[in-house]
Amino acid sequence: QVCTQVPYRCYSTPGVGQVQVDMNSETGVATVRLNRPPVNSLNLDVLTELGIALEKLDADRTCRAMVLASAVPGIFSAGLDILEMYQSTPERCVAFWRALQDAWLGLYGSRLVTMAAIEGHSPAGGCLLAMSCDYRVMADGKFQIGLNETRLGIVAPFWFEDVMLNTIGHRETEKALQLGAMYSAQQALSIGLVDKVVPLAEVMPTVQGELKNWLQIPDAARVITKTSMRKQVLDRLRSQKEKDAQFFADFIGRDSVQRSLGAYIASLQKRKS
Ligand SMILES: CCCC/C=C/CC(=O)SCCNC(=O)CCNC(=O)[C@H](O)C(C)(C)COP(=O)(O)OP(=O)(O)OC[C@H]1O[C@@H](n2cnc3c(N)ncnc32)[C@H](O)[C@@H]1OP(=O)(O)O
Repeated sequence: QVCTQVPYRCYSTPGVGQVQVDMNSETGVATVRLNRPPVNSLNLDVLTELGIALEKLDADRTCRAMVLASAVPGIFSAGLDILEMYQSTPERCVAFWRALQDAWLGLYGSRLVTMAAIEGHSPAGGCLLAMSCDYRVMADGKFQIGLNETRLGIVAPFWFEDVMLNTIGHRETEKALQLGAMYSAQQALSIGLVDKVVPLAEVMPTVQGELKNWLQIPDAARVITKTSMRKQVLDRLRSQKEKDAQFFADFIGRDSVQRSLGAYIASLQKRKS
């Protein structure tokens, strides 16, 4: 049972929040679990909750590390909620995009050691969240990870691209983004998209073991290094947040993009029948 006794502290009501945060004040490690069945798609509410959770953890001086995981078996996150982008209003699109920008700035710019425990599928926005952590452990088997935007007839924003470039380099990013490639865990490991692949049951223990290494490093030196490595990419979005949000709303509102999204939603539903 999570969050019922000392040393755990919760920032959300267990089993209720769509973003559950368990803070272990003895180890200084927080576990943040996405909890929006069936697939943890990221809508305005979840992104807002995630942004707030990250902000609180960053401000908590007892917290040194954060594990990003899922409370939904078989899924890390299905990425952005497509229904936020399909037949929405420009105002809602802008609000949705701002929530995504803020959650991402909080995660990529976090002073904490951040690790993704990828225990399920992780397409698109799910892949972005995982890539934005300092370290990724993925479950071996049938799960896939990647930025598949082009397959939906949409384009990964420049900051998704920047994060991928920083993770796997130019050539692999160029192929991955144009093809909207989805990788198995082993393929992801071979291009450096994840750092370790282990059986599903070993994902969390492996993350905990790796954290021990990272937490041996003095925080101040590690944070200065992380900030220096990520500043350029963070500043690029910070300097054009409103322009980026407006671009998203305009792009998503195009008839051709709406038609592609409609067809993609239909294909997801057809897969089941
Ligand atoms: C400038 C524009 C830039 C915009 C950037 C966008 C980035 C993004 O994140 S776009 C989102 C891309 N995501 C995907 O393509 C994922 C699509 N989903 C899947 O491939 C599969 O659902 C899965 C592999 C993640 C899981 O498969 P599983 O068999 O377990 O579940 P399903 O039966 O397919 O799905 C259950 C249910 O959930 C709906 N759904 C799935 N993904 C999404 C989503 N991203 N948003 C909203 N809804 C989603 C799916 O349609 C099913 O709904 P119904 O039960 O009502 O049929």
